[in-house]
Amino acid sequence: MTDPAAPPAPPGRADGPRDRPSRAEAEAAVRTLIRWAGDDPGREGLVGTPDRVVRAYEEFFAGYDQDPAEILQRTFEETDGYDEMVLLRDIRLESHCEHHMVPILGKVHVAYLPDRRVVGISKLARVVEIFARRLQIQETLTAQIANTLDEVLQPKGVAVVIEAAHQCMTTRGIRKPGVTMVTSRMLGAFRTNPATRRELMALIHNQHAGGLANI
Ligand SMILES: Nc1nc2c(ncn2[C@@H]2O[C@H](COP(=O)(O)OP(=O)(O)OP(=O)(O)O)[C@@H](O)[C@H]2O)c(=O)[nH]1
Ligand SMILES: [Zn+2]
Repeated sequence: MTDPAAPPAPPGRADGPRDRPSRAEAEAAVRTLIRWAGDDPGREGLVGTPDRVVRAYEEFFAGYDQDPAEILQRTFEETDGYDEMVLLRDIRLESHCEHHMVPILGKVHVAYLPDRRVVGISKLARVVEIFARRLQIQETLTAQIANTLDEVLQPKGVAVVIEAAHQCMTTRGIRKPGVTMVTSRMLGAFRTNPATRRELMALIHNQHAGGLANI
């Protein structure tokens, strides 16, 4: 039961901000932005736009309503001694920057060193998706994915590497197309063992395996 006197939950929590406006208020805000841009929200081509934008926002920001820790609850015991790195490479990243609310597009690489328990690989991509579907900066996104995997799976190590282009830098402002930002968070053996970290980087950048992408 929610305490009505409690302060609003901080953004980024699974239960999301509690003072969320109504759908009608969100649509009115879009109409205001259309007028701000210099157009008429009443003209035929724009009449349905506030509804479309709000539905698009429901997709872009669906991550506020989802709990990444819950996604990782189902794990499997690996009984034959697999104790090498598991790497999920080239997970498509679609997020939005918290400063300009425009797309951040790129790739996420997630690796962990299992400690007897393994997790379904789709769950790694689901955790990426939940944090990406919130307003983000890349550093926070990288850390949140790594910290969640570390806390819930308690593996011997976790690594998250993100390479992404920020449309706030490519389509506006300084306008530098082609620039990408690279961030990483290394925990456990990935942080303490340089050989493990080198192996990860070699696997991420192994071009031969990249040819499998269309299988
Ligand atoms: N560190 C970091 N910076 C980001 C990220 N996404 C966007 N930014 C930057 O956030 C900064 C916001 O700077 P401000 O000066 O407040 O905003 P602005 O006036 O629109 O700045 P310009 O983008 O330089 O035009 C910009 O430098 C962006 O490039 C991110 O994921 N991480
Ligand atoms: Zn931005």
